[in-house]
Amino acid sequence: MASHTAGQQITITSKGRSSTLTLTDDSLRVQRQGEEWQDVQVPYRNVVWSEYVNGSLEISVLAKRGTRKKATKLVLVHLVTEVEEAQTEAVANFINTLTQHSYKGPQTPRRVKVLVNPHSGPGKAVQLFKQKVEPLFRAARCILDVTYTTSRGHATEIARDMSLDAYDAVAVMSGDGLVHEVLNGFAKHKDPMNALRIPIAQIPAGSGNGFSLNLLGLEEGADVSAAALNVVKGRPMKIDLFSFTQGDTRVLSFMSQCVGLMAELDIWTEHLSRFVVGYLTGLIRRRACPIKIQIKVAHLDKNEIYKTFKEARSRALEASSSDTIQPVPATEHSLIANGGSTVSSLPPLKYAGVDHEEDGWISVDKPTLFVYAGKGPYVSKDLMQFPTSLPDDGFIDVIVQERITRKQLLASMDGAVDGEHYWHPQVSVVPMLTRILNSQPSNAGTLL
Ligand SMILES: Nc1ncnc2c1ncn2[C@@H]1O[C@H](COP(=O)(O)OP(=O)(O)OP(=O)(O)O)[C@@H](O)[C@H]1O
Repeated sequence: MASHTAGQQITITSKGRSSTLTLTDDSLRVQRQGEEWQDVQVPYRNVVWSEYVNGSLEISVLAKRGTRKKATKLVLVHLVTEVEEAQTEAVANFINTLTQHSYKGPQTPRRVKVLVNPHSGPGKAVQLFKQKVEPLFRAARCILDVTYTTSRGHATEIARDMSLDAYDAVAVMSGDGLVHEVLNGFAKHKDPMNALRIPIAQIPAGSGNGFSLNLLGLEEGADVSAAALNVVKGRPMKIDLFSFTQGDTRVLSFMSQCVGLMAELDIWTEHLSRFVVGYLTGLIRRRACPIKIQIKVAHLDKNEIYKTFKEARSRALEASSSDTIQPVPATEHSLIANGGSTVSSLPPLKYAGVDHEEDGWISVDKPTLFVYAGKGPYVSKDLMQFPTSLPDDGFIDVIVQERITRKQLLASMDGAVDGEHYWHPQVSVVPMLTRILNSQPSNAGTLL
């Protein structure tokens, strides 16, 4: 039975129970009688789907239960109610307006290739996928193609052979290792540059999940439901990749590369606090790594770098709230003619194999504890190693850590959890171009 429709509010009564739906400036509120979720209010971004068909109104939202810290995980809630004939038009109009707010345009279900690594991190990926992620994808009417990876390299093969027209996104339910595999699979694709244009989103199931933290922040980046919502509604963004060779093998990397102490730290502390234990052990050993490196610094002034970062961040926030989704522009230089059709190839390594100083390149020949290069602020939740890193400025933020005293080393990482170490006088986390000319055989690189 219709009771009233007042602008952005509608009340529907069905089987003696009423539901009132309200559109506020930035959220949808649903108040219902006799239901478990009696009063739900979510930002429009968290409206997964809304639809009115065959006399039934269906809205799926991601809502938070309670306000206590432990109770703030997002939960998928379905709001379903029958609508009587007399209200048909009012409900259809309401849903139309809601869709405009929540999707900023038509609701278009995405075609998603999903890769789930059953063995990533604590081993809960399959369970979480079935309980939280798949229901959300289904609610958003996504067209799914799910593969549970069976071995190391499986995701690389799938990405290498992927049909590029078949998917709008690849969702990687795993840690950073599987994202790395997908990227390197795309690099081996017969049309690599176009393969690399397919958006990749991580759903955090690994131990570090740095990529997800960098995309969505500390809270949402650790929440599988928020990350799944990003697959459903996120906007594609460009991220720089870097590339190097190991022997004859060319590798793409998307987050961080390290030689020396930090590389060992990752091995030692795989299942502990990734950072603290390993760093302290390395600090006691203070072993210099044999490395020959040349760098070309882009910016040195920390205040300037920070200002550039803040400006880029506010531009990105503004763009993300705008109504249009900008397509990722074609990378023209990578396109080559091939028998009448156009395919792409990876661009050649730009700074490979040069071993002399020229055009601003300088050699670092002091004993070096580690070289740590990265894209994106977080390496893991307890280490914001590159706090002013920008996703697509064409540079890698690099720390070349000389062999200073243990006391200085300890001080230089003070505040690294939230990036405060950036301001320490001993620390220079600066954007630069880097070429590692050689290092120990175990982690030899030719170029970043
Ligand atoms: N079925 C499988 N059995 C064994 N290894 C697998 C399987 N599927 C994928 N892998 C491998 O597991 C590796 C590690 O996985 P992943 O990075 O996802 O988790 P993690 O190491 O726990 O997370 P993080 O990298 O965030 O710390 C991947 O590089 C991949 O090659």
